[in-house]
Formats: sequence, structure tokens, C-alpha cells
Amino acid sequence: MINRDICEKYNIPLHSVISIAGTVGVGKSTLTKALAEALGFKTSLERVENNPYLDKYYADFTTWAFHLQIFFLAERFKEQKRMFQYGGGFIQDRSIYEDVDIFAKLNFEQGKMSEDDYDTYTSLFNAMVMTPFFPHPDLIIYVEGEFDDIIDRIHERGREMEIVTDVEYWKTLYSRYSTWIDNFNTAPILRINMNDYDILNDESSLDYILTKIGKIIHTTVK
Ligand SMILES: Nc1ncnc2c1ncn2[C@@H]1O[C@H](COP(=O)(O)OP(=O)(O)O)[C@@H](O)[C@H]1O
Ligand SMILES: Nc1ncnc2c1ncn2[C@H]1C[C@H](O)[C@@H](COP(=O)(O)O)O1
Repeated sequence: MINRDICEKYNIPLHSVISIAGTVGVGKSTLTKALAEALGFKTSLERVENNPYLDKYYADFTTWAFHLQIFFLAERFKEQKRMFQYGGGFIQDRSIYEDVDIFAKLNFEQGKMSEDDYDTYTSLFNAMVMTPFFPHPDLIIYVEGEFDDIIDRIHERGREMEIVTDVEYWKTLYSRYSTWIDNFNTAPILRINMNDYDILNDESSLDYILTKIGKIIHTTVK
């Protein structure tokens, strides 16, 4: 249930939708769960377990890139509908924009997805998402950090398919994410560096983040 006292304390509208963006391993899911718990919001998480294509994608990008992108697009769109039906009050782990702007684009530009498949994917994405009927998040929290720390966390987390993936893939994602966020203007952004906060061990970290959210979101949510 939404924690009205906390929302009021930090000036965060009760029905906000906040998406957490950032490269793999940077700490999105951890922050998503911590913020949702503090605010009493629901979470919208990515399907990693029981994802029929993710393992296959890491084993063979070229064969499975298109399938995986279609899968994530469908999943995120279903989640979007759920958030809309509940009327907000959600923290979402990864925004839909990252799928198209980072992952699908990377697959296409590296020749892992054919031009026809990429055109099909982007036209579907544009028809579904880039319309006035699609509610954008009230805030995107972009989590960033040092590359080496992110790699350490991917290893600590222990998903085998990610651990065995060539480090060049993570370097490319890291660099594309930096460029992407510098040019993103579809929703308000709060940038936080994971090295400045220790949300797992220090409660005051969350307090700082909630204060920042309230300052930015308050001026933008209708
Ligand atoms: N603030 C933090 N301090 C230390 N470890 C963290 C922190 N945030 C996340 N982690 C750890 O880093 C790993 C990746 O975090 P996760 O939230 O799963 O990242 P993402 O969702 O961005 O891929 C996990 O093992 C998690 O426990
Ligand atoms: N759109 C995507 N294309 C390829 N891979 C993706 C996409 N969205 C998520 N992923 C992968 C990256 C990770 O291996 C898992 C979960 O992401 P995380 O950043 O750890 O939450 O799915």
C-alpha cells in the first residue's frame, strides 16, 4: 500500500511512475526494490528468470537478437498497461527507451540484427510507444558508476550467461549509455552515481535520493 506519510514528507506525488535506467549491473533492481519499499509503490521488474531467449541471446547474439527484442518489447508494454490500470504508484526497473535506443540499435549497428528485422522492430516500437496515448514516466533515475565496479558487480551477482560474455559487450553498452543519457529528453532525469550512495548498508542514502526525487518530480507531475 502506498506510504502516504513518506510521499508527503518527500513531496512525491502518490501516483508517480518512476523508471530506473542504467547499464547492466549498475544497481537498478536494488534501487527499484528499495524505493518501492520505502514509498509503498509497486515494482515493475524485468523478466530474467523464465526468459525464453536471454540465455540463447548471450550464447548467439545474431540468431536471437530479434526474438529477444520482441520479447522485451511485449513484456514492457504489458507492464505499461498494468501501471496504467493501477493508476501509477510504480517503480520500474529499466525504461522501454533503453530497449530501442541502446540494445536494439546496438544489435543492428553491429550486424547482429538485419535491416529488415530492425525496421520491423522500430516500426512496432513507434506504433506502440511513440504516440500521445503512451504515458511516459514522471521521472527517470539514471544510475551511473565506474566501469570496473559495474563489472565486479556483474561477477558478484553471478548470472553465468553474463559472466562468460566478452567484456567488450559491457564496454560498448557502458559507452552507449553515456551518450544516450546526455541526449535523452523524453522525461525528466535525476542522475545518481552509485558510488555516492550505499543503499544496501546506509539508510540515509535512500533519504538523500528521496529528497532529490521530490525536488525534481514535484515540478513536473501534473
Ligand atoms: N549500492 C550497492 N552496493 C553494493 N552492491 C550493490 C549495490 N547495488 C547493487 N549491488 C549489487 O550489485 C549487483 C547488481 O545489482 P542489480 O541491482 O542487480 O543491478 P542491475 O539491476 O542494474 O543489473 C547485485 O549483486 C547487487 O546486490
Ligand atoms: N532490450 C534488451 N536487449 C538485450 N538484453 C537486455 C535487454 N533488456 C535487458 N537485457 C538483459 C541485460 C541483462 O542480462 C538482463 C537484465 O538486465 P539488468 O540490467 O541486469 O536488469 O537482461
